[in-house]
Amino acid sequence: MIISKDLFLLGDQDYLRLPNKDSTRPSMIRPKTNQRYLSKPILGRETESETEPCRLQNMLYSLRLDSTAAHFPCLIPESRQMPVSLAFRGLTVTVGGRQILRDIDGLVRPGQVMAVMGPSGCGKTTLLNCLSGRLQLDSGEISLNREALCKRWKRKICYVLQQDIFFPDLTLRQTLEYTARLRLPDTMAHTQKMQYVDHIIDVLELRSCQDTIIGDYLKRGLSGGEKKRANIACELLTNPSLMLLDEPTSGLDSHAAYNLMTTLKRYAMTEGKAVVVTLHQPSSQIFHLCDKLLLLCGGQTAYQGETCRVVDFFSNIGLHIMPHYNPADFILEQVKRSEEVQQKIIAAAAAARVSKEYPAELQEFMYIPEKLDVTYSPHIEKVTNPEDLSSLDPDVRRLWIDTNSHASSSSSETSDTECYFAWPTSFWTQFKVLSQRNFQEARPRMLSKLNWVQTIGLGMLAGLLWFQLERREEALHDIQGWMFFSTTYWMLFAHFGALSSFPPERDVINKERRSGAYRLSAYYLAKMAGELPLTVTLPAIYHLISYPMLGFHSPVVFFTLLAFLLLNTIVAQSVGFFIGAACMDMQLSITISALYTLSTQLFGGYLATNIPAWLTWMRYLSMVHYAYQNMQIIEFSKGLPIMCSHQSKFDECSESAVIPPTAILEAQGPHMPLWINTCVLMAFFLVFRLLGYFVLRYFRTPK
Ligand SMILES: Nc1ncnc2c1ncn2[C@@H]1O[C@H](COP(=O)(O)OP(=O)(O)OP(=O)(O)O)[C@@H](O)[C@H]1O
Repeated sequence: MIISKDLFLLGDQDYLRLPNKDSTRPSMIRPKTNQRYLSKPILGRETESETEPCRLQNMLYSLRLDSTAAHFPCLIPESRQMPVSLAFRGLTVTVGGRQILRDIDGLVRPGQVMAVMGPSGCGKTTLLNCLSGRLQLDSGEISLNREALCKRWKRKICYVLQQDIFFPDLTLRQTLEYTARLRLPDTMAHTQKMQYVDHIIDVLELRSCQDTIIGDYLKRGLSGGEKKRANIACELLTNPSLMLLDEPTSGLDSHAAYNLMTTLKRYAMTEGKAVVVTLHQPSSQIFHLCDKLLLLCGGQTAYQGETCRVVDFFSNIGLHIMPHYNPADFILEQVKRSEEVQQKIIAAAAAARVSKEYPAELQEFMYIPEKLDVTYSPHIEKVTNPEDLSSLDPDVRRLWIDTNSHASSSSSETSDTECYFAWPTSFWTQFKVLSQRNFQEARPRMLSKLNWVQTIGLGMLAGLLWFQLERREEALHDIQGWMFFSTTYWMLFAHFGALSSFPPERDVINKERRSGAYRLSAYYLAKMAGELPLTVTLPAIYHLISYPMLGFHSPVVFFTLLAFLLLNTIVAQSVGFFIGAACMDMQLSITISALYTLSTQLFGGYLATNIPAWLTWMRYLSMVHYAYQNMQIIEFSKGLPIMCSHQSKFDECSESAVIPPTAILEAQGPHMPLWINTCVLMAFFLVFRLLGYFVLRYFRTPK
């Protein structure tokens, strides 16, 4: 019955070509180096006996996949990962005081795809979170090639989340190139990395949209299906050994979903990857692409084993499928039936665990002490000198690098209790790539057309309002007004810009940090460096327009005023970044920012000069206060003097025709010399930047 159903489902002449007579598996147009992934399991025994229907089904699907194998060449050898067997046993997890998973087992070998299915809320995503190491287990064991899941292994796992998290302004190609440069090892040349990007673009059939921006709800970019494939492409770039995908087909039409799953299946087979996907309601074609099935029911196992045997499993407990019915729909309907039926299925699944056919790896769960399967690569221990590597088989060379990178990182502070890992790239590479990416990503946002119009318009307006002010006491308040307005405007602009841009960026950073792509310190420094030219461009343009209109005195005054305007802007950005990083709630961060920036203005020295004595300390918290004071010191001491009026309010005017700069400052209350103000501004910058870093490092660690 299963055979005829499969033939019915396939319905394509290609499938009906007969397989190679003397092969138990079909003859595949597979790269030679990968042949062993399928022909010889790396670890463990093939304990599950293949039934005749399963074997025929596998052959038919393999043939279907082989018809497109020509599009799927071998990966660049230097980046190849070792094949991995994933086994988990007795996983029990409690979240928020509720037991979500109870005693879950599973086994996926290299080249296999496991589907995790079950009704909504049964714990599929929770299971993937456990397998990726993001969720603490109450009990149970997870092993990869019989080693316990540790930080080093987590590096070889990719987890494709349901949400597609990207920088919306980068094109797909830019996104992939940056990912490759960040996550592929420094040992690979740049051209190889780009070759690899091309390869992945072809694998996921994304060439036609490679120059389209990712987009978001405001800007049209990639379609939903393309975004989904882009998400997978980014993860494939790291060439993981194990792929976990949470509902990769949701939101796709049936054709796109099938294409995607075919691609994954082909990838798993040709590259020897283990793939685990959660699926909601797959078509029968997609269902049969999966080698393994884990069916969950209320957090418990309803079936675990080969996909092609699930119908027999249900038949054996008296639940029979109708002819030509989609088995995926059938099994989902069964696990949603009455409590009694559910218990019957769970009991049958529990009974299967003690049967002879149950995989030995799951019956006796033992970790092996070695870090690598040395039988896989017998030459591995013979190599002691990195220069000898060139003479080796690419697979052996990669494994040597792999072993040694683990060994060399053994003194790393990032060590786990049992295993160690090294960053894929050096600090310098991370800094360089992240600075470029930050610049490219932030440029459309920070230097948008609207921001240019706003800056030029405001510069002109301020220039016209305070046009060619006379250097007389009557115009003193206006000159100060221009300075105060300029410092506060750019403070608000930079502060709220940083505040609003960080939360969406945080999602991308968290995703990348979770996968161990780079050091937080490299990201943090790169963010400062990459955004610096963008942060200072608009205030500089504003100053260039408005200050000469006000009255240009000397280049020294012009550039010194600009320097303090920019310093104040960068400080404000640091404060905005710190608040954005510290507050998860946008409303809260806006409220705190509004309170801080408005009080900064009130105590800046222009709006209120007679501050009550018990509140005077507040002015020392105002960054504007220091920048505004410095601008006055420069403008009034280095620029043309300010002439006294006939009825001057300054006592000094009884003896002099010009107002001394110190008298102007003293009229506004206590003041400090230029160098102290500058040091305080620098201290503001450093303190808030460091605080931002510590918040991200210790309080906003991605789970
Ligand atoms: N942090 C949490 N606190 C409390 N309950 C949680 C938490 N996370 C998940 N759950 C609960 O755990 C159960 C399983 O959630 P999970 O997201 O794993 O289900 P799922 O099978 O992936 O669902 P869907 O198919 O709808 O995505 C749900 O009932 C959910 O409400």
